[in-house]
Amino acid sequence: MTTTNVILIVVAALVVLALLVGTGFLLARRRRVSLSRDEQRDTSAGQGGGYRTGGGVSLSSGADTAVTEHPVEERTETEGQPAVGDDAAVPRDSERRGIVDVPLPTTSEDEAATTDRDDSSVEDAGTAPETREEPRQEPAVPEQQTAAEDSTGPAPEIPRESTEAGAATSAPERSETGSAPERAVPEEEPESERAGTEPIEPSAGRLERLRGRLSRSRSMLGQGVLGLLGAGDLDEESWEEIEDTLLMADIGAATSSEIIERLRTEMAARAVRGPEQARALLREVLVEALGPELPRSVRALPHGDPSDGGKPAVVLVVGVNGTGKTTTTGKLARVLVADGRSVLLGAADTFRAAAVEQLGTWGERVGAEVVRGNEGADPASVAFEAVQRGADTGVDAILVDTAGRLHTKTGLMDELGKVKRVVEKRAQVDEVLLVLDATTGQNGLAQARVFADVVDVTGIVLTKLDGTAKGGIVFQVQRELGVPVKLVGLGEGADDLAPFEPQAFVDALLE
Ligand SMILES: Nc1nc2c(ncn2[C@@H]2O[C@H](COP(=O)(O)OP(=O)(O)OP(=O)(O)O)[C@@H](O)[C@H]2O)c(=O)[nH]1
Repeated sequence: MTTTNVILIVVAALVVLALLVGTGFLLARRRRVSLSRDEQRDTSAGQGGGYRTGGGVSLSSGADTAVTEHPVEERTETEGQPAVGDDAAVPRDSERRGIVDVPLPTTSEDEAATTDRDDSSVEDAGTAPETREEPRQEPAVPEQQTAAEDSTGPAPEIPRESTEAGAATSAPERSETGSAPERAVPEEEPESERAGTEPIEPSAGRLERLRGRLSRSRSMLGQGVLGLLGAGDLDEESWEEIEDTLLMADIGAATSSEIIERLRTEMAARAVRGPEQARALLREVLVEALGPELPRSVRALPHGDPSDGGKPAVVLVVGVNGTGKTTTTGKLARVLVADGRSVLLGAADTFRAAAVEQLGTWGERVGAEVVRGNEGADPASVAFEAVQRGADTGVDAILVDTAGRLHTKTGLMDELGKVKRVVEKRAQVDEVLLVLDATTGQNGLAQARVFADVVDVTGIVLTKLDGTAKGGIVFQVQRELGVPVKLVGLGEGADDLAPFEPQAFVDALLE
């Protein structure tokens, strides 16, 4: 072999080697897991109607998002569940704390009003207003107004004077029953200034910031399962223990079995060894069980520009009394106002004077007008009036706090169904948020089923997750109803409402 041939062979070998190294380098770069926060967010954007992990409460317009389908056939545990006519929930009429740990801007007028209301005890409330005993009628006026509107265009604007008079109403029929809604308009300051007086925490990253509030669920669910899983060499008894732990955290039998099956299969297939690998697998399986692809944006944005003929978004907040409906309505109003939106609140929970008063305070705090009914007023009438008023004044969103003080499912059907029906005569209902108290466990789930039968629930707000070790209810409630948990309540503070993010939630459980 000549020297030239040797040189040519060496050069060719070097060229091949250089090509191999170059290709290897490119492949390695492509496969590397990106830890950049922005890139991760981009991946999740586009899923779930614009919902972005860590991106705050995602808001969307009802027009943009398809209505959630409720895969009722996927319900797994239907035996022994409430049916029509059964009790919806144990009435919780006992006295509870209101908003106690939040500094509220009070005026002497407020104090006088509160004292007046406090003076009328629960017993008084039950007997005093005559109108409470009267059978409630479908409000005739809304129907007439709607019919008139259909033929002659928009309804005449409600005179401002009647608003300022407080108790006045444009509906004579309702005046007769004494149950006419009144509107509380914060007049002294412009809205923007009022809203500006109290800073609102950005909703972005709230779940991460409030993750400490999930400590009880973390000890039970996260640490409990991780401790067993990370130990390795799991026998049947260990798997049973894991399943028991999942059940105790209220994950539900069907979801628990599925999670165990996935874990067993994947642990064997991937030859998982050691606590870190076990944690990564558990995270993956739990996140998957939470349906990260479900649409979680709250449909509270208007249809077009309300100041230019667009329509406000209408959100109904439903749930059994005491679950945190009013608080959630107020917290959500803050989220919207922080997003630069104008809000009107409808206090259709007319069964408890304090609830109306409570929503009035939330309204004042964010500079939102509140349409309210006297105690015992027809909730449907108040809700209609709120929607009417919101449309007339061109707000971006109308949030209606409904009544849940109904003891039987039949009553609930009548009352809540009527509220929705009446509202729909005036506007499209974009979002029906069902508020559930996470501490009530299975009872909460039974309530959820009842409500889902009455109205098309489009999202769940799980409150008081800060006070329970049973955070697993999130899994169960989504699975049973086929409706996504959109928001979670993590405390009594005004901004303790966080967007529900499966990844951040599971991370908080496993940290
Ligand atoms: N710890 C905790 N408490 C909450 C949360 N959400 C609401 N609460 C409290 O639960 C109690 C009841 O809340 P409300 O908003 O009055 O409940 P509601 O469903 O409107 O009740 P009614 O007006 O009787 O129908 C209040 O003391 C709230 O401060 C939460 O996420 N965590």
